[in-house]
Amino acid sequence: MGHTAMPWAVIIGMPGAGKTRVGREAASILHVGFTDADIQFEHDMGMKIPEFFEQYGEAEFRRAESELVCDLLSSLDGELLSLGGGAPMTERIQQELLRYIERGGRVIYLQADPKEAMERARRGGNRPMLAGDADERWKGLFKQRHPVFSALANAHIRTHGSTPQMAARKLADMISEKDVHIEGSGIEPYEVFIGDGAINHLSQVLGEEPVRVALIHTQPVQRHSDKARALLRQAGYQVTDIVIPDAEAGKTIAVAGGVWDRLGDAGFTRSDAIVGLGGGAATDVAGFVAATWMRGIRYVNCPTSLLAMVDASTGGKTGINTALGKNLVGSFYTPAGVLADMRSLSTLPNDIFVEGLGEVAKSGFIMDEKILDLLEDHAQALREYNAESLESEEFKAIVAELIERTVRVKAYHVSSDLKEAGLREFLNYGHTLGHAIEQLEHFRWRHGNAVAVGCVFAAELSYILGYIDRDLVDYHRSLLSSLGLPISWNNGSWEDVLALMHRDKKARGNALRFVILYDIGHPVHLDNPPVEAVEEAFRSIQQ
Ligand SMILES: NC(=O)c1ccc[n+]([C@@H]2O[C@H](COP(=O)([O-])OP(=O)(O)OC[C@H]3O[C@@H](n4cnc5c(N)ncnc54)[C@H](O)[C@@H]3O)[C@@H](O)[C@H]2O)c1
Ligand SMILES: O=C(O)C(=O)C[C@@H](O)[C@H](O)[C@H](O)COP(=O)(O)O
Repeated sequence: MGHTAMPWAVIIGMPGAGKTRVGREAASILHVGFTDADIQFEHDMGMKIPEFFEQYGEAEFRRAESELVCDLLSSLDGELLSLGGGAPMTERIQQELLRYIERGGRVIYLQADPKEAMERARRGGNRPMLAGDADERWKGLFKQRHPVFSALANAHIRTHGSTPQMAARKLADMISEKDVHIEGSGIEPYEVFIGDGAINHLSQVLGEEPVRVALIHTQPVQRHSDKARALLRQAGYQVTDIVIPDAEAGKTIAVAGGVWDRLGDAGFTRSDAIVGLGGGAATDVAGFVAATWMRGIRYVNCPTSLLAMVDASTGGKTGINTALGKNLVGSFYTPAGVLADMRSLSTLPNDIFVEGLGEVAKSGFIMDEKILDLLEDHAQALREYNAESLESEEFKAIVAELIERTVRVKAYHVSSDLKEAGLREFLNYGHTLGHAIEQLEHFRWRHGNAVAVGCVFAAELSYILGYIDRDLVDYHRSLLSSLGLPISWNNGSWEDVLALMHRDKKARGNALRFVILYDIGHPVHLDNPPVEAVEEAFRSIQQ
């Protein structure tokens, strides 16, 4: 299929929002071209817009503007395009913008502080739509246009209190981020935004209905929760800050109960919302509380660890542990959006980054061989990850691609099987033994590390039962260890492991159920295998 030209992003907004100034500056940060539809119009017509209005009237202006905008939408390639303030109110342009979004385009609604925008619009002068009392006209137009712009744009950006340079940086971040769309039966569609500054989508994703927002996070991510709190307050929400115990210590019924009490004290209603920010443990608890408070309120996940970005924050599995096992209580309850702000990875310790690679590799084994190639090609840089690593644009692009691809693997499985009736179980590759290891290690072993050993175990089981050859088992071991992940475990008895595997959520009655491989990208279900084969596979990871 040939390449179809389309602008990289289209900027819409009220008069004075800064579409031209901020848009041009963002284009220069991104090293791409910039076209302002109003300037282009004046150039093509050989006259200023007020003059055109005077000679031909508004209806003719809108008709000619539609022609031009439709033409720009199909001819500009990779550039930024900003539209005149009223252009998105024209039906034909709306249709074209929707088609552009369907083709993967991004329409960004640039929202400035109304006072600042009015002041700029007044200073800019000579705008036919603001003739007379400019401020009153601006307010009137805002009332009509804001709901239309909000619904039409698939990305919103608030520039309140930002300099044009800061606003341009935000805009450039938003334009260059990746976006995975998730939809399916029983799922209210949502987006996973991945990139620097993805957290700036918070108010867009939460929407205008919530009055109160509970920001649930752990202490080690304080710096990132401070940023989120500031954004929430700026957008006008009443914020309740809730710090929960870190990591698995937070995934308990006692902690969930404490959060329910806080929500009750603060008067949280069904239309209020939760933001879960942190590693996978924090987003699991936040989702669980959101699913259960008043039988379900809106929530947005802001994952800050690699593992939470690639896996835990998306797909709607929420849960807590019990004394008997991992994630034994929970629900399937999807978030309203996921904001994977890659800037938050800058504070992530090396061992927690590496742990996340366990889930990335798992996704490669079950579906996307390109993930395995990327891991293989960049194993050393990934294994040696540190705070400075993301300063390299090349390395950052690799991590972003790994996150996007892994989220796409997750999206594929959850979109047609939200409640894990079959297909979704493939995401559990490596988890049957992995969860048992975590439990027997009293959660001193990190989840991704346990999953890495679990993947080797599942590969061994696949080999023992004749599904794959030895080379693929060896490949599991060599790839995972090249990333700094563990490939063996020898700290528990077979009897204890077997008992815990029977409590795995895939088990049915007295029968064990595993996910094994037929080949790379071809996982299969394995029901009730001979227990000797399972034990043999277990023995092989003890060495
Ligand atoms: N719901 C799902 O679909 C799903 C999928 C995979 C994993 N999980 C769950 O996720 C959890 C594992 O997630 P995890 O690996 O993120 O562990 P985690 O949540 O325990 O986080 C690991 C540690 O890193 C810290 N941290 C997180 N982000 C940081 C940052 N940017 N800077 C500094 N410190 C940071 C955390 O506070 C914690 O101390 C497990 O409980 C697992 O069961 C859930
Ligand atoms: O989303 C899923 O489905 C998964 O199985 C993803 C797993 O990587 C994840 O660790 C999940 O939390 C495991 O769920 P569980 O149901 O086995 O507890």
